[in-house]
Amino acid sequence: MRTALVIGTGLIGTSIALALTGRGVRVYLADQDPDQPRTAAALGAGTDGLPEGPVELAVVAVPPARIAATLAELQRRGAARAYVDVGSVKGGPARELLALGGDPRSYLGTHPMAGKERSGPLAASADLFEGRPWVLTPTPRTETEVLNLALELASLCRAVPVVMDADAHDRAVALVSHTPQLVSSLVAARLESAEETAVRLCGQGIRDVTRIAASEPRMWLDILSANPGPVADVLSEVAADLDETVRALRALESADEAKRSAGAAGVEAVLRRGNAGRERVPGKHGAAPAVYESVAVHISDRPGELALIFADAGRAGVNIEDVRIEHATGQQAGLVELIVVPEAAPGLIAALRERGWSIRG
Ligand SMILES: NC(=O)c1ccc[n+]([C@@H]2O[C@H](COP(=O)([O-])OP(=O)(O)OC[C@H]3O[C@@H](n4cnc5c(N)ncnc54)[C@H](O)[C@@H]3O)[C@@H](O)[C@H]2O)c1
Ligand SMILES: O=C(O)C(=O)C[C@]1(C(=O)O)C=C[C@@H](O)C=C1
Repeated sequence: MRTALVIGTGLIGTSIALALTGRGVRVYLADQDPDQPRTAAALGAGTDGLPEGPVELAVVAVPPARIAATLAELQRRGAARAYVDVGSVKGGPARELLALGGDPRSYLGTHPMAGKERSGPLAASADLFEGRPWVLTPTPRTETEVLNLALELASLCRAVPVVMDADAHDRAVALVSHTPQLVSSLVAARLESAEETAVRLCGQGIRDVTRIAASEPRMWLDILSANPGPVADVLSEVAADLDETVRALRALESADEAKRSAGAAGVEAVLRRGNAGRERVPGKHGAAPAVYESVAVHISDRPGELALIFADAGRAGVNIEDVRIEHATGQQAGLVELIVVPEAAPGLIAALRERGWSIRG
């Protein structure tokens, strides 16, 4: 990739621009607030202002409610060969873009799973995405070149591409990002009118749990407004657990020995379930499992070919951890290596063969 345009030069846009500029890409910076790209340019993220002609990749890093309109406008102007956004919610903005008459072939919805509780270009860093998952949500209409540019973007930012269906992504982030944000805010909100004598005692535990409660409310209202159903589903499960935990604690106050021991069992159960859940949180992506398997599929150089493979892998219920693409120069064919956990490989091979793909080896 030689040229890129970043629209929305806040925390995420500027971090992407810094990474791309650092790897030799010529990056142009734009934002509705002229101070932001000026600051980003001063940090070394690229050139403040629009390019004269189309760039290879336009990266839209504006709040979720503004994504579809910004993309549609860029596409209408022919600003780039390919367009991606990096918003925290994927299903709604993609549907909105279609409703606005946008072109689904040159667009790919993406989401880097890294961020901070701070906003704006001054919080940005070039290494923000290193080793972190970067979700790509291609559809059968996504052109191969567009997908390749998005893969190159993730790779230039040293992130690990993960291919998912947009709505499945939204359900997943409701669990691992959006509900945790609300729970952190709810815990921190208890401190708002707490006695100073209590607040003075804050230790590392509450600091860990409430770091993200410092996040920008307008941005999060935007994110939650774009994914309310899945977040409400997870939060109502948390609410049921909370009710049960309150009951267990009340039982612990009882004079009755049997009730106290039932209460202790209830409290212990929730703490143990917490241990089990916490154990499943990976370190930086790629730390576990240590070994992956590669499934190599022959592809022809037709538009949408890669997206079709990803869709077929998705239908087989297989999570693609990484992708490598080899294109033989001058040939109309190539090889795509899908990197998956070892248990998933046999099922993936069978499902792809059934759908007519040719597998190497
Ligand atoms: N903050 C995170 O942790 C995080 C992580 C991954 C993805 N995201 C997503 O990245 C996107 C940007 O988030 P951020 O944290 O960088 O926010 P930010 O507030 O730091 O930056 C957003 C920028 O977009 C600009 N903007 C708003 N509307 C615009 C428009 N219509 N046209 C041009 N510029 C516009 C704002 O002026 C601001 O500079 C959001 O979609 C968010 O969901 C955020
Ligand atoms: O680390 C943080 O501060 C974040 O909140 C980052 C985080 C997350 O939940 O992990 C927040 C929202 C984004 O869409 C992606 C990443």
